[in-house]
Amino acid sequence: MVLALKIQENKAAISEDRNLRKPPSADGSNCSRALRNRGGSGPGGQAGRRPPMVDVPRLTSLDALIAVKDGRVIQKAQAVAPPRASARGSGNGGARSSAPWVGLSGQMAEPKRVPVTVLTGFLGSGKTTLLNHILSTQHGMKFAIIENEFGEVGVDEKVIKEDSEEQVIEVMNGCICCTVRGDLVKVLKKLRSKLDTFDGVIIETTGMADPAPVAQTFFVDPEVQKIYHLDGIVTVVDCKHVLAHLQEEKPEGVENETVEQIAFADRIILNKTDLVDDAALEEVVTEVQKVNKDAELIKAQHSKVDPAKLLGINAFSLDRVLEMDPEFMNTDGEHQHDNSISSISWKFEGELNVNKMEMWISEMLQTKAADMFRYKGMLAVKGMDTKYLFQGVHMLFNGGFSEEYQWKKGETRECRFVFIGRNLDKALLEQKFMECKVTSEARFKVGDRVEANVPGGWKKAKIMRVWDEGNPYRIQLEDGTQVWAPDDSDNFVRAVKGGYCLCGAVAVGRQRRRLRALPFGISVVGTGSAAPETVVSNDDLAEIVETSDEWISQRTGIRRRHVLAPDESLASLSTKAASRALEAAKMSPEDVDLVIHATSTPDDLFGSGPQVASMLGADNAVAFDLTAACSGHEDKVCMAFGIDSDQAMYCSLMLLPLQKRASNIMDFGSTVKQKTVLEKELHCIQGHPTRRTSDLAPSMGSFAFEGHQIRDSDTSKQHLLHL
Ligand SMILES: Nc1nc2c(ncn2[C@@H]2O[C@H](COP(=O)(O)OP(=O)(O)OP(=O)(O)O)[C@@H](O)[C@H]2O)c(=O)[nH]1
Repeated sequence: MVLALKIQENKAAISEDRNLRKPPSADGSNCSRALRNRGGSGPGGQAGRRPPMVDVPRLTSLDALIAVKDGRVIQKAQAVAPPRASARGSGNGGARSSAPWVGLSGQMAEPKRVPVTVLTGFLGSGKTTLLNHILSTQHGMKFAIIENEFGEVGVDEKVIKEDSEEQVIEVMNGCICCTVRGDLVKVLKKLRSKLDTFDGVIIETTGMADPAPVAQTFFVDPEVQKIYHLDGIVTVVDCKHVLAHLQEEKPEGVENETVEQIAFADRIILNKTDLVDDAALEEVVTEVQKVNKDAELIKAQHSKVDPAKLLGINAFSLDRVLEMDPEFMNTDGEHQHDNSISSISWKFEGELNVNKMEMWISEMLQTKAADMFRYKGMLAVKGMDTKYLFQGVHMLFNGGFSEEYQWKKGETRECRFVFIGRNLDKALLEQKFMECKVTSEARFKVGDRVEANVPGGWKKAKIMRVWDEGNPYRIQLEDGTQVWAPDDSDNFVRAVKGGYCLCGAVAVGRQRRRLRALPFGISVVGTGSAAPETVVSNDDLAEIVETSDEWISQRTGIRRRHVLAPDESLASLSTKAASRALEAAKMSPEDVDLVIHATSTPDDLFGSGPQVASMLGADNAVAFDLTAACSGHEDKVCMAFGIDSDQAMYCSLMLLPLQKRASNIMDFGSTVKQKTVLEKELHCIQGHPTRRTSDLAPSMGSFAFEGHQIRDSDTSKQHLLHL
């Protein structure tokens, strides 16, 4: 019963205060108490130590609203305003530790409570840049940083200068003004145990945050209020984009964050003045002052502002805020964000190709820049020890490797990325982002001959380095020029259309079927064949020897045979077939890398491969013979692919002249009857102007092959063995 009554009292106090429109001005009494409290560690106070926290209830109009301890109202509403500016500047405490912020502005602030600065401003305006500037400025102070990001994955926490590790950094993901506002109180309380280790707290809000609820936190929670005081709200404005955001029409009941951020500011940094001309800057000043005429405006580039102008200024004025927003203290008040604006973020362990990502972003911005409020990432780029920081605001984006951000030994390389914008297509963005991840080995290795797509068309080149300066390849053109390939794709670098020339043996029936089942990545791109024009039929033979077409064909199936002319050879026939295969593949002989001439009937004992290569004009090719009777064909295919797979990379054309049956001599020489035929045929041949058995005239078949990325040599070989 008693408790209920007390609560009612408290509620009454709240409603009483809600009716307040403008609390009376400060009477100064609090200020003098504040100065007294600092006495022990004022000028001449002990350096390096914070003054002891004196638990003296300090009542403001707001204290009175919530001053309930252990369920007991200890103060009813009193219209006592917080200390005003008049209380400031009454002397420097001397030593840095004598009072928070002293040493920055030279002004005295609240002695026993830790000052808090809320750093706000729309997405991409330059808040983190400012924070880093503050942290890297020599002022001898230490801060607890509360970093708040919209999405689940944060980037800013990674961007805060690494040399500022002595700072206490707390990260809150979610919107600080709504979803994680309760967490802010928890974080602030948690920091209590470390109060001695820092001189102030800086809260960087998300660019979508309304600073009012954040500021409210310092007046509605008694414990927080006892430890901290809100020193000021600093709003960073992006001069390039602020007008568009100020003028944006929002749906009914939805607040315009940019307006809120400017309205509640105690200091407004007009940042990015380098991106606007004088007239535009003038317009920005006019429009900003329409929203907030009280806050001091500071023009800046890259947020370079003297920290003394921003910290320890004791500038937050509850009077002004309540005058502007009588509902400021209404903790039940809901504010509504624009639901069409959302955030999407990812992180993955691994590395990406940053060129690919930049190309994708550039392309996307052609149509979506207006809706892309903010995108940023901290990326592990393949082949780089330095972290890559990527930043974008609408159409403007940049990124680079910074010596400041190194991957430390043992640190997990990961990529994190955030998009904030209107009507985001989350699935598409994620898909595109993930496509930038490097998931496979480079297709080429150092020394491989390739073709590079450079201005002027495809040029012959050689791989000099793999994953060099964040690029898949460094390539040297034939004229000595070196270029980088931004992506490991056929759009930029492809295999030389060179390959193997395989000559000889038989490719009929079963073997042809097997050829269709070539290993992954290899395809026949051209075939060619050739046969001597001179034809000797069985009837022709019958005129020379005692035989007949019926007799021969019944026993051998042969009705006619092609015979080489005196000026022809196996090599010339192979060359003819090979040229036709190249023609079909639209390749030139210089593109051929290797000629394997496989036949059991070479022009001479030592083979004709080099001769074929020479006659073909395959001047870049190595050539040799592979002689294994009629199975030479299979061997040469295996050999070619085997070489290929051993090299782990193959992207070229393979030219494969195949010899049809050289004659039936070898195939049918074992039976008596056939021996008779053989003898007759031999006799016939011997009577023919050509002199050698090889002149029996094979017809030639040629296949041109093109292959890509045969990596797994075992698998390739298995395939090949089945050929
Ligand atoms: N041209 C130019 N670029 C700036 C300036 N200040 C900051 N930037 C760039 O603007 C981008 C955004 O800066 P941040 O400091 O990350 O902005 P932010 O307000 O922290 O962004 P959010 O955390 O997403 O809200 C970065 O690429 C900065 O380098 C400036 O004065 N001029």
